[in-house]
Amino acid sequence: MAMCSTFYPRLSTHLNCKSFSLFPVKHRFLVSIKAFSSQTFAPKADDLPASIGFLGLGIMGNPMAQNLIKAGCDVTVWNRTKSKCEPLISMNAKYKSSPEEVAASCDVTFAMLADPESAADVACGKYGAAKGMGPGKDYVDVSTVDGETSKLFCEHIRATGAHFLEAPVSGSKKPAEDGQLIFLTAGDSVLYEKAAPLLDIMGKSRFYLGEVGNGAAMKLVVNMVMGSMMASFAEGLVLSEKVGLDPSVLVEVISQGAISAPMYAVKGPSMVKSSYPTAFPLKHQQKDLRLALGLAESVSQPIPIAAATNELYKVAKSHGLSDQDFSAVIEALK
Ligand SMILES: NC(=O)C1=CN([C@@H]2O[C@H](COP(=O)(O)OP(=O)(O)OC[C@H]3O[C@@H](n4cnc5c(N)ncnc54)[C@H](OP(=O)(O)O)[C@@H]3O)[C@@H](O)[C@H]2O)C=CC1
Ligand SMILES: O=CCCC(=O)O
Repeated sequence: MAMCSTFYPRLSTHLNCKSFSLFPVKHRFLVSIKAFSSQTFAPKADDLPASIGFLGLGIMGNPMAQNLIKAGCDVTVWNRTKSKCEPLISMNAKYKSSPEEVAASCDVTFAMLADPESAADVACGKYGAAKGMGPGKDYVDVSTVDGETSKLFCEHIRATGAHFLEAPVSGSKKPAEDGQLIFLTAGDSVLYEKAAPLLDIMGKSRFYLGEVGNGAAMKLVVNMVMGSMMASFAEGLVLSEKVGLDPSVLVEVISQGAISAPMYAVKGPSMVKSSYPTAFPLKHQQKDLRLALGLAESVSQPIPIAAATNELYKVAKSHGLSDQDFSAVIEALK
């Protein structure tokens, strides 16, 4: 499909229609791309829900919520560490002191949490969003979790009479800042349509993949591939240097050939300098590999490359690199 680049966020797509199904696959899906959408971007105020909640203001949640505010949305925020709400409050966001209160005061609530455990606590815990949900309300979880966890959220949220959409994102810090994320959604199709104007503020394309669990699975497969690509690239850089080559030249050679990838072009130069400014924390990449291994286990699919890659990220974590960018995995090889 050659369409969505995380690292070249403004790369245009080759698709020329708004919404269609592709080749026959087990699950038919829809894709909608901002650049070709019949709706003009910058949605009209009437298209937007009256009030939007945002839970989890880390590397991703913060710029995503900022983009909603910049687009004129009425946003209410919560984050475990309150200080991360300050930039949003200074942009006129409202603040509530629990996920429950945010959900109770908003039409639609987005959640962008670190992992299945934190996302579960925020959605279904003691002061979790589900406590504030009810008929007419919507919950959109954009965190990267496994499908089973997502199904659990769905049950909890639906039990209150509210609607649930799973919508993890491809794309990192810069695409989040630029409103160029790729949403991998599944769940309530009416909510998908209703949330579309908001997803289009934060992203450049959105896929609707059917039943809850499919968005999570797609996200985990993508990140499994990405984690292995990065580990293999790191091995190449280290080996090239060991045999007396200039790793910067390797980056250039790769950039001109069939295995070129925006990720290598963006991360390579800083990896050569042993610098890993965090866009995607290494601990989250290892979490995604762990969850992808669970997904593969559930269908007895061997994924030996991902299994070995996961071990390497675990070594990197044991060297204290959890909060560095995932490209710091190269340090585990040195
Ligand atoms: N960074 C990236 O490039 C991308 C990340 N993702 C995924 O998005 C999600 C968020 O990533 P990112 O923003 O980078 O991560 P961060 O680590 O920057 O942010 C994590 C967020 O989760 C909150 N959190 C963590 N533990 C708890 C807890 N026990 N209870 C309540 N809140 C908690 C943090 O709160 P606090 O501030 O208090 O720590 C913070 O708001 C992850 O699932 C990640 O895999 C998806 C695409 C790209
Ligand atoms: O989950 C993180 C993905 C990062 C990216 O797509 O660049």
